[in-house]
Amino acid sequence: MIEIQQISKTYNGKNGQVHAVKNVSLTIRKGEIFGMIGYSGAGKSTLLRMLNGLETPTDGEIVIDGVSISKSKASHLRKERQKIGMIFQHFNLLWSRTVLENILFPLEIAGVPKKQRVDRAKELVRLVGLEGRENAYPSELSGGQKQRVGIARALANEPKVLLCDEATSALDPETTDSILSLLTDINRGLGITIVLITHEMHVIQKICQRVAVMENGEVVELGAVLDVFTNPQQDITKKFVKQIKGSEEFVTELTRDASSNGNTKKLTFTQSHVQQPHISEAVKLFNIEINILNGKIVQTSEGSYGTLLVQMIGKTENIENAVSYLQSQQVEVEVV
Ligand SMILES: Nc1ncnc2c1ncn2[C@@H]1O[C@H](COP(=O)(O)OP(=O)(O)OP(=O)(O)O)[C@@H](O)[C@H]1O
Repeated sequence: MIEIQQISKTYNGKNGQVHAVKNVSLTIRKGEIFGMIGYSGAGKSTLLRMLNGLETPTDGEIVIDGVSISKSKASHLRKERQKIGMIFQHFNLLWSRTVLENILFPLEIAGVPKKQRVDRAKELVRLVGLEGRENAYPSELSGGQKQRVGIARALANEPKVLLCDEATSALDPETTDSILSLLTDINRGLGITIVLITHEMHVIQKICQRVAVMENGEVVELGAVLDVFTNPQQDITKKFVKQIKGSEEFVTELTRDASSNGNTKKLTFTQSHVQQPHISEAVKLFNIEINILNGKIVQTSEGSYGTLLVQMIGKTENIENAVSYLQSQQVEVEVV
């Protein structure tokens, strides 16, 4: 669906050249929700802006649905851009226009006849859950409602791709969740491919199927969200995963206390295994006791995974058998 082929972008800044994006190659699949995460300055916005032709790459090519965005002529690009909607952290609404008028705007630009565009705008108001607020001005709306207008406006011309630039970064956690749910509904219901950039791992965790981690203009890690969460490779990825899993220091402290009694183990569960009662089975089968010292189960759009720090008490042989049993059930067991 989206082919990013050896894309680079270099700016001529005041203090010399800035290599904002360096030789990035990625394929984003049709219908997926793809996340790009990185700290400020990693090059996420530049990459996203190249996807809809707002920036031209210094090198490389971007092909969306078989059409080269990076090499299209201006007139052609304008048409292609209608297939790509975009939403922003600060909404970018027209403040002198009402909700309905904001949504009508891209339809006016696309030359859609009046009756048709009003019908379409009303349908979009319903889709994003803003019925009754059609005549409100942006200044009268909450942050979440403003982003709903942004989403409706971005969907007006029935795009195939929706780009989200830190779309929930200005919102509180509850509103963030409701906007992320709306994006998931749109992805599933309308089959729109979503590409989002963020510096918040819970956004990736909540709705993305795959993630690219960016650092210094490069993609340093790429994979299915569940794989990246359970087995992060790069230091930066480990830091992002920690945002979700909580403080390792706390676990370390608990481990130190517990390990004086021996037999402290870290159990890592992935996907469906989390739901199954492996621990109580191990207790029953091998006549041991298991104390849970610490743990966290995380839900992702692809399934759940989690880690439990446990202390196993019982005869050494029984503990060894219980460990083998857990391993045979695809639970990773690490001695700490
Ligand atoms: N128009 C520009 N001119 C010069 N340098 C730029 C320009 N736009 C971005 N940069 C630089 O390119 C690098 C990447 O910026 P970019 O905005 O893409 O990062 P980001 O990961 O999106 O971070 P943020 O979330 O802070 O925007 C930064 O060093 C930035 O200063």
